[in-house]
Amino acid sequence: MKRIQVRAYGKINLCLDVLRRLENGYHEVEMVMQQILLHDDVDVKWSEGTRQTRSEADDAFQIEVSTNRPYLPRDERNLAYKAAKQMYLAYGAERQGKVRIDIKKRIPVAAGLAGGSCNGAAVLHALNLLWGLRLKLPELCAVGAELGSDVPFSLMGQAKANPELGLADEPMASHCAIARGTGTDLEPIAGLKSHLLLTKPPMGVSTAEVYKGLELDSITEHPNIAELKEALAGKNYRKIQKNMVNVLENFTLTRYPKVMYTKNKVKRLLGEEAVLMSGSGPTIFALCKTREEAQHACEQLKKENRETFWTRTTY
Ligand SMILES: C[C@](O)(CO)[C@H](O)COP(=O)(O)OP(=O)(O)OC[C@H]1O[C@@H](n2ccc(N)nc2=O)[C@H](O)[C@@H]1O
Ligand SMILES: Nc1ncnc2c1ncn2[C@@H]1O[C@H](COP(=O)(O)OP(=O)(O)OP(=O)(O)O)[C@@H](O)[C@H]1O
Repeated sequence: MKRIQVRAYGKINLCLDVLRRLENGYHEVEMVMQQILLHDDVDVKWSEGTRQTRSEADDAFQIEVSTNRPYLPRDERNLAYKAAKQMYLAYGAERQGKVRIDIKKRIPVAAGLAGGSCNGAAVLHALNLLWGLRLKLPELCAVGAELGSDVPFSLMGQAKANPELGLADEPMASHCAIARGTGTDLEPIAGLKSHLLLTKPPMGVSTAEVYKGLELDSITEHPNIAELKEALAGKNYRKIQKNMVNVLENFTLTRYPKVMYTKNKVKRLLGEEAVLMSGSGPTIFALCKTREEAQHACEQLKKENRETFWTRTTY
């Protein structure tokens, strides 16, 4: 039996713009994704099986998933399961044996923090290593893009932050990226060094519902991605904050008043500028100047939202 543990980090979107609706129902986006230290632990074991007869071949490759969240599916609906299946189909033909995946979750579920995507990405990295495939990031990202729009970014961030994967020096490995297309065309850029407060109101939000419900014509404020990229490289916090715009707020904050309430509450605690919803929500994050500031706000907000965390970006 071979085994590896991958730290599956979450992400925040420092900005998110939707450019247009595509014919397949997806949306062309332009956004900056930043990896955060809050992570799940994904433990992957591979037990090689013995050669079976042709009639037994259907059962010759098995996947088992467990998590510490009893309400999460453990079958093919789990992104970690899907990732193992996808890797088997792409690169595992003829392999016989069992993939056992144990996930210790800390990242809130359906929160806009790529909690599922990063579990899927971790399994792709793990099997790449356990099967000795030696795939580079672009090849892994091609498999990841089939699983979900946030998976390729999770792969590049994990490559940087899990040096034992042996991919940290690849050009695509990065804690931060501009994502274009449907979110899978990635350009590594200089990231943000900041303490963070994260707070998730007690509901899950469906990404599909948010994109579908967004009225593109009524959006008035857009981020300037080029300016944000420059500001990140120059550590110009004023310009970073100015471009912290997420157009998906137009839907989620109106549809879910509790998310609007939470955003306003965080602003009152930590100031107007550096507060934003991540992804399709409902998690609200704020940049904090110090760890103490993030910790203090966390204590206050935990009374209202149980899933409140202080953390920082990875860098
Ligand atoms: C909101 C973000 O998390 C920001 O990083 C991503 O854009 C969404 O990433 P994700 O949850 O991995 O998304 P997927 O699992 O690929 O898609 C979920 C659903 O979101 C919608 N979707 C997603 C990405 C995209 N560019 N346009 C879309 O319209 C589609 O309806 C899709 O069925
Ligand atoms: N391993 C997993 N961890 C968390 N959720 C999972 C997992 N596998 C499947 N899911 C399902 O995926 C759905 C979305 O959860 P997830 O945590 O990925 O959302 P999210 O943080 O909004 O992700 P994103 O930011 O990529 O849109 C949930 O309904 C959950 O049941």
